[in-house]
Amino acid sequence: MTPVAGWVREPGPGFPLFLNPPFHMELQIDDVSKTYGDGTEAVRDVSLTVSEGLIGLLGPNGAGKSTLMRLIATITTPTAGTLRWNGTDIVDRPVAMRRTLGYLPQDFGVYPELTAEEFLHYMAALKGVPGGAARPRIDTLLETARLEEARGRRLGGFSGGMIQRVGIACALLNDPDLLVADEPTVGLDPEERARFRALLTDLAEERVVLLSTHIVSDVEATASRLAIMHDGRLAATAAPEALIDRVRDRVWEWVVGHDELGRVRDAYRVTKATRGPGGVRVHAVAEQPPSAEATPAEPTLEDAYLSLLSGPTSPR
Ligand SMILES: Nc1ncnc2c1ncn2[C@@H]1O[C@H](COP(=O)(O)OP(=O)(O)OP(=O)(O)O)[C@@H](O)[C@H]1O
Repeated sequence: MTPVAGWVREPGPGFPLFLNPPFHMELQIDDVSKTYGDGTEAVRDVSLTVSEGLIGLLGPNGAGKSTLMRLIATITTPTAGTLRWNGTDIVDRPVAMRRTLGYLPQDFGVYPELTAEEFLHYMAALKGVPGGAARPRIDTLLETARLEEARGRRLGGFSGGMIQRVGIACALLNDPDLLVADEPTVGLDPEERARFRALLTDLAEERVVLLSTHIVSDVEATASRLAIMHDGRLAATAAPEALIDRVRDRVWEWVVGHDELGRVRDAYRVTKATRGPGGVRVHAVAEQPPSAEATPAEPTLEDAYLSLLSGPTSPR
């Protein structure tokens, strides 16, 4: 399901032949806001177009990521703005989105008494996947999610990472064009996190994947594009490299005394502090060299992200 822009034109004698219908996958979010009944403005005036690859929705807790994902998944409606899937308004016609959506919610739960295989069959039945098609599909998905060996075990004994992989298999039952995963790496150990990232990267070769997280390392090597959310708004949308370029020449490293670290953290946007025998090596973003000993350092996505969240660069 590689996106193809527009018509494919076959040259030939006589009239040109148009072979393929227009085919694309595009989620278009225009000026969307969501205010909850209690007055909380969770999403404010967000515009974003998502059309290919793995898109990382990065933001701190409470930034509005889950709300935006619930809007996309059509389980809540916006108070303003429009969301369209391939041109169809998904608020007016949610079925168009639901048919082609795979959604792994933050609070994905399973029935602990069922085995992985039984659970997927149960969910396939709920999703209306015909019985004959369900078996081979579930076999493939157990393999995709690397759960073949655990297929006959009860979910109650699964690790957090395995449960999340069951969640992804479940979200893929209808072979979605858009896969939305809301903070799926929360609570996973580093190995499971890396495994999960690799799975999502593979899946993004054939469909659009939208992954929300508050952890920069989840998306720095996997996402082709990042949307940074803060306080309900989109603070930036860009490729990770472009975001890093924004802080180039504003990242410094220098060594401070152990007792100075608190003051330095208050004054500068410190993204890394490594303790050593001679003091603490500080890595920070600042408009000007923070000290005579400071040397320019290679910027990271973490630098760019924290810089975006905390406004103008220091001294603060
Ligand atoms: N149903 C609700 N009613 C009222 N306020 C809500 C509701 N759901 C979320 N909120 C509030 O909306 C804001 C955004 O929450 P949301 O869950 O969308 O953010 P998030 O970026 O996903 O954060 P988290 O990772 O903590 O879930 C927060 O202030 C949250 O408390």
